Amino acid sequence: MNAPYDIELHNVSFQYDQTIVLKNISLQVKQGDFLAVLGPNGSGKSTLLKIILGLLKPSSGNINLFGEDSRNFKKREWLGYVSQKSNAFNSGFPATVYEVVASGLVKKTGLFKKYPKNAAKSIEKALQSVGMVDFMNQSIGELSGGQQQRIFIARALVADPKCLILDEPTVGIDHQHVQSFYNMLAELNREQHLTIILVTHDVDTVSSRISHVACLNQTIHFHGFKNDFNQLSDEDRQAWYGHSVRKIHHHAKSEGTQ
Ligand SMILES: Nc1ncnc2c1ncn2[C@@H]1O[C@H](COP(=O)(O)OP(=O)(O)OP(=O)(O)O)[C@@H](O)[C@H]1O
Repeated sequence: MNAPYDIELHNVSFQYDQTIVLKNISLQVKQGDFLAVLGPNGSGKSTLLKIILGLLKPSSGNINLFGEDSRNFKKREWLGYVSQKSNAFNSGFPATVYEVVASGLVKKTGLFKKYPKNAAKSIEKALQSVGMVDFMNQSIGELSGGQQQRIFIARALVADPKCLILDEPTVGIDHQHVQSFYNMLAELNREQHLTIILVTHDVDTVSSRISHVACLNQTIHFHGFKNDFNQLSDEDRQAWYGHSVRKIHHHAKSEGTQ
């Protein structure tokens, strides 16, 4: 049976000690959605991702993953995660690209188990998906921030996730490579039907690739189709954030493909 949603949150709240970070969050993500989560610094975006991933437990509320209560959900490898600043390896770090991607197989096989027979093929396929197959034997630390970020996506892909969760993946990527990075994500979403949840501040750049927007600032202020987000008044957006949030412009489609 097909699960109706990949991810479903009902009235989820979360607090660190006395500080309320998330309040009554309800959110659904369908298979194949490409959701951008927007919000000012400290609005709870990373916390929300960690709750979906099961890294933090909600103070109240329910989470369903692929139609199952998250407390009973075993297939954690279905959720691929690239955390903030995962691309901060220095040049001396002693691991090759191949080894870093291979480490993603642990999620599927468990620690200290043998890699599956087709491991080399899976690693190559994952590197192909992110356009990095030629870098297989290079040291991870020699790559640029953007290239490292692609390798971390390959590391998530090698476990065959159904949903990829990315926390500000373009931090540390130089401007000219941000476009091609988002093109790669759009291709994964379109061609491999991978659901993508992306926390980002690059509203304009990412606009032509996403299907949905969620605006978060402790609570969800908007969740819906990108086009409906664009219909909202400037005042509405400003009121939620305390500062202006740009509209998503469609001209981003015609920007370079670098
Ligand atoms: N381990 C922690 N202990 C206590 N408070 C925390 C902890 N981690 C985060 N917070 C607080 O929770 C709130 C939400 O943090 P979170 O990192 O989820 O926000 P964010 O929207 O991802 O921010 P940014 O855009 O800066 O990454 C912030 O006020 C932060 O200070």
